[in-house]
Amino acid sequence: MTGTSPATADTLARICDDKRVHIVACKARRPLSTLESLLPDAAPPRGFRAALAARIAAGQPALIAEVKKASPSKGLIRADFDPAVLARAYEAAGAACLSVLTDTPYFQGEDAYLVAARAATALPVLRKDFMLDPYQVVEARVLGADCILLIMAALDDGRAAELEALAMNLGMDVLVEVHDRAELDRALKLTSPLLGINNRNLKTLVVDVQTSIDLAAGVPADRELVCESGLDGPAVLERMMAHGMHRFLVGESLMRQADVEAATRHLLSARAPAVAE
Ligand SMILES: O=C(O)c1ccccc1NCC(=O)[C@H](O)[C@H](O)COP(=O)(O)O
Repeated sequence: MTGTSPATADTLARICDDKRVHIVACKARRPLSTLESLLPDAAPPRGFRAALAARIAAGQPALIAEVKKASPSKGLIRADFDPAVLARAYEAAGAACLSVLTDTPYFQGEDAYLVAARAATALPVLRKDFMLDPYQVVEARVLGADCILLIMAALDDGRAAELEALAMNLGMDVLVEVHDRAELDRALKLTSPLLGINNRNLKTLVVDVQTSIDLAAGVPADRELVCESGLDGPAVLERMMAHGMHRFLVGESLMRQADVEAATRHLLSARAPAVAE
């Protein structure tokens, strides 16, 4: 176990309740029809899955590097926070993709951080937020997102399929996230191959990297696994690679380093162990 937090309340449920209120306010300020009229001017999608696949084909770990200022479990993570500077450091160090938190109340994120990080690099960008409504999917594309996150613990099957189809129709990739076997079974009914296993329980905020190892064993070979959360150095990446995981989503451990570029290079020095003959 790499982190704990008091399990006094269901954090994910709280975040989603507040997000629903936020979405109503966004729709009142800028109706969906207005948002849709902006789609033709959105930057063309950069291939998120393809960027990950290219790193793996080159024999490297494929890193989704997260631009994360704060979190519900840890509070403020990085005080000198400049999304463009951080994104450039990640790109220079060899990250395949970026993840940018856009939720404000819980992560001190901003939509503008996604726009700034994407403009500063050539990397594809995941909009890291709690996607509950088609409005947010259209908004993600208007902002320039190349991929969205669907958290199975926050969605019923019908809504997950609806949001996935909309995102794909808009040219984005979809990272479907699970934390347990029941969510994995539901996720496998969706079509996106990109499947994240979050080592963080979003209800209790407890992190345990064993979660990925346990769940990965039951994932069909046609899914592209992403190991998420609690990854704090090359040794843990190598442990995950030994279990067939080569895509990684990492935030806090990199955000806490003064030299983000050097820390990212060090993380990416991880290599898959040689397979015994
Ligand atoms: O990070 C949190 O505390 C958190 C709380 C509630 C919902 C989601 C949360 N984080 C999202 C993520 O899972 C991570 O930002 C991402 O996987 C990177 O994790 P880490 O490397 O541990 O920062």
